[in-house]
Parts: sequence; structure tokens; C-alpha cells
Amino acid sequence: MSLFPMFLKLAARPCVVVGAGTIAESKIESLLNAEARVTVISPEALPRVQAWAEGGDITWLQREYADGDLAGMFLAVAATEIAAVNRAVYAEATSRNILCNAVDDPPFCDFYFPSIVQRGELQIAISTAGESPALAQRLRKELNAALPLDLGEWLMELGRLRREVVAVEPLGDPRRKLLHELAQREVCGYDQCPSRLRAREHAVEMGYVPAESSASKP
Ligand SMILES: C[C@@]1(CC(=O)O)c2cc3[nH]c(cc4nc(cc5[nH]c(cc(n2)[C@H]1CCC(=O)O)[C@@](C)(CC(=O)O)[C@@H]5CCC(=O)O)C(CC(=O)O)=C4CCC(=O)O)c(CCC(=O)O)c3CC(=O)O
Ligand SMILES: NC(=O)C1=CN([C@@H]2O[C@H](COP(=O)(O)OP(=O)(O)OC[C@H]3O[C@@H](n4cnc5c(N)ncnc54)[C@H](O)[C@@H]3O)[C@@H](O)[C@H]2O)C=CC1
Repeated sequence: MSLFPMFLKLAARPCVVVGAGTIAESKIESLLNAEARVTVISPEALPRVQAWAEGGDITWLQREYADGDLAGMFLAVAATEIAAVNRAVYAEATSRNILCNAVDDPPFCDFYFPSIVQRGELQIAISTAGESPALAQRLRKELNAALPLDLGEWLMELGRLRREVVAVEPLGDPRRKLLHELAQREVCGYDQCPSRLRAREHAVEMGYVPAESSASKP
């Protein structure tokens, strides 16, 4: 069976993490990075989790998990050190059609956490479908070493440039060709950078923008 790969928008979605130890902490952090609305259920919590609760970043229910806690949730992570508790969370999630990951317990996971290489908005997620997390980790390290550190900034600039091009040029092969061309070269933040000039030149060539207006464009 092949896993379905996707990148989820979790902003404002209610997500629950059961447990607040080392593994839970990293899951909470990645949910917060995605701006999810996080509820943590755990009698004890590591200092960083407590700080998130004190700062209002998460809701911490300081008690053990109880059946019914998943009502209204979008996604659940069961990360206690007790497999039976994690499996009970998974069972409730299944009965409610909520996606759930019981950490390190593949039969009780609807989705797996991948290894991630990140540069700003660029994310590369690696999965071996649980065959070898160690391999996923090694590939993550190799990709991380191979990719330039400023790739995120470059991508942000490329995104801006793409929006400029898309705003003036209608959908079609010439636009697609230009966007491929721009994605291969250095894109710079300043107005006169070669890629930006190329994009304007192209817009003029194609007759989408008159020469004067392209030259004075911010
Ligand atoms: C199925 C899955 C379910 C899930 O948890 O989502 C799962 C399951 C299990 N992991 C186990 C072991 C290890 N996991 C890691 C590391 C990571 N594990 C992660 C994900 C996943 N782990 C999901 C599948 C991912 C995939 O392959 O697609 C990563 C990618 C992401 C993350 O955890 O956030 C993160 C790397 C992050 C990074 O560094 O980039 C290491 C490495 C180390 O710690 O040194 C080891 C030891 C080496 C080894 O075993 O390979 C065991 C046996 C436990 C035991 O022995 O008792 C099980 C259970 C089993 O296999 O039955
Ligand atoms: N720590 C590690 O490096 C690794 C841990 N794991 C596995 O991940 C799981 C969690 O590990 P850790 O985070 O290290 O454990 P931990 O012991 O640090 O944290 C467990 C958390 O679960 C909470 N908890 C216990 N019973 C609960 C209940 N009934 N309801 C709600 N919360 C409850 C505890 O208060 C604690 O916050 C374990 O199954 C462990 O085997 C797997 C790989 C590595």
C-alpha cells in the first residue's frame, strides 16, 4: 500500500496532543509552527510545554486522557509512554474519523511523521513508510548538507518575481517557459536584478506591458 503524500494547512484547526514529554514536545512545536490550535492533555509537562501554556500558545488540560477528549478535534497525536493509552486515543480517533498518530506504533497511525529538510517555505519531507526511519534521517542529513543555506530567501524572492510575472502575463506556454527559466538562475532582491530585468524584458517583448511602463515599474 502506498501512502498518500500531502502538505496540510493546519492554521486554526483544533489539534490534540496526549502526553507532554520529549516526543510530544517536538510534535507540539511542529503543530504550533503550522499555527494549529493545540490542546495538550497530560498530568505532567516539560518546562517548554508549560511555558507555551502560560504564554497562551496552547491549552493544557493538566490531567490524564479520558475517552471523549477528542470531540471536535481535527487531528490527534498520542505520545504518552504507555502504549495502551496511545492505542485508546487512536481507537477514539478512529471512531470519530479523526486522523491520529500513536508515536512509534505503526498499526495505530493514520499518518507518519516524515524527516524534514526546510529552508523557509521550501520543505522536503522524506518517508520510508516506516521501513527505516534511520534511512529517512540519513537522507535528511545528506540533503541538508547539499542544499544552500540561503535557499529559503532565494525562494521568497522567486515567489515575488513569479507574482509580478503572473500579474502581467496571461497563462500560456511563454509564461510557463519564462517561469522555468527564472527558477534556474539567481534571483535578487533589488529592482535591477538580472532575473527581474529579464522578466520585464519578456513582458515587453510579448507586448503585455509598454516599454516605458516596464522601465519605471517598482
Ligand atoms: C512509522 C513511524 C511512525 C511515527 O512515529 O510517525 C516511526 C516508527 C518507528 N520509529 C522507530 C525508531 C526510530 N525512529 C527514528 C527517528 C524518526 N522517526 C520518524 C518517523 C517515524 N517513526 C514514522 C515512519 C517514518 C518513515 O520512515 O517514513 C522521524 C522520521 C520523524 C519523527 O519522529 O518526527 C524521525 C527522524 C527525524 C529526523 O531526524 O529527521 C530513529 C532514529 C534515531 O532515533 O536515531 C529510530 C531508530 C532507528 C530505526 O529504527 O530506524 C521505531 C522503533 C522503535 C523501537 O525500536 O522501539 C518505530 C516503530 C516501528 O518501527 O515499529
Ligand atoms: N524519548 C525518546 O527519545 C523516544 C521515545 N519514544 C517513544 O515515544 C513515547 C513517548 O516518549 P517520551 O516523550 O520520551 O516519554 P515521556 O515519559 O517523556 O513523556 C510521556 C508523557 O506522557 C504523559 N502521560 C502519561 N500517562 C498519561 C495519560 N494517561 N494521559 C495523558 N498523558 C499521560 C506524561 O505525563 C508525560 O508527559 C514512548 O512510547 C517512547 O517509547 C520513541 C523514540 C525515542
